[in-house]
Amino acid sequence: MTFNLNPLINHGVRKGQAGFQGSTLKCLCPHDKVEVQVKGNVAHNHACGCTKCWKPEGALFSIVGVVPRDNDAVTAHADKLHVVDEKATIRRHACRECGAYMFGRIETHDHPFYGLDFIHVGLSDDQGWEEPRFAAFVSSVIEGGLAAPDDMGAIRKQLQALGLPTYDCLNPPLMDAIATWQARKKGTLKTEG
Ligand SMILES: N[C@@H](CCC(=O)N[C@@H](CSCO)C(=O)NCC(=O)O)C(=O)O
Ligand SMILES: [Zn+2]
Ligand SMILES: [Zn+2]
Repeated sequence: MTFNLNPLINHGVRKGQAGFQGSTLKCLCPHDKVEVQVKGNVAHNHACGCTKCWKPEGALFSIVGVVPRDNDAVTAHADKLHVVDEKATIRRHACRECGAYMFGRIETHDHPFYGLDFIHVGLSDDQGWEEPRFAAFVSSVIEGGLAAPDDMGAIRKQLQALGLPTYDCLNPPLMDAIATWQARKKGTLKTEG
């Protein structure tokens, strides 16, 4: 059985283009689209199975990455945006009409990822974006009611065959960055040697 992971990766992972300068994200409304202009490329792009990230209809995973918060701006129909869950760390701004999540912002200064916005490059027509490089929160597709526990082996295999290592949290570089931030805050950061 082949799973609908996400339309962006179902038929292979397309590599990004070096020097890609960013593009415009557009919501899925047939007209009066919400538009978000993004300067520069996305970073840490990944497939996310978590219950909070936006997934296209029928897909098991979101494709989500980050940009510095000053690099994205709503340029059309901002009035259609609302925050999906005010209590979530990532305040995801979605189009009220079509449901697409246009950007997610961390407003808590005291957070390891403060300063970054979460975006979905699948909402852009352009193809130069950094490719997804890993799959995070894979087990969450069970929590979200999207997959049966018995399907997880096959789902992980399909992701790995695409070259995406699978994790049930973020990938090691991001987990290390979070732990480093925590250690610095607690005063326990150990330096080399
Ligand atoms: N089991 C939970 C975990 C969700 C989770 O922690 N998601 C991460 C990554 S989202 C992008 O990769 C997170 O930082 N969430 C904070 C937030 O969503 O506000 C689940 O699946 O819901
Ligand atoms: Zn819309
Ligand atoms: Zn997520």
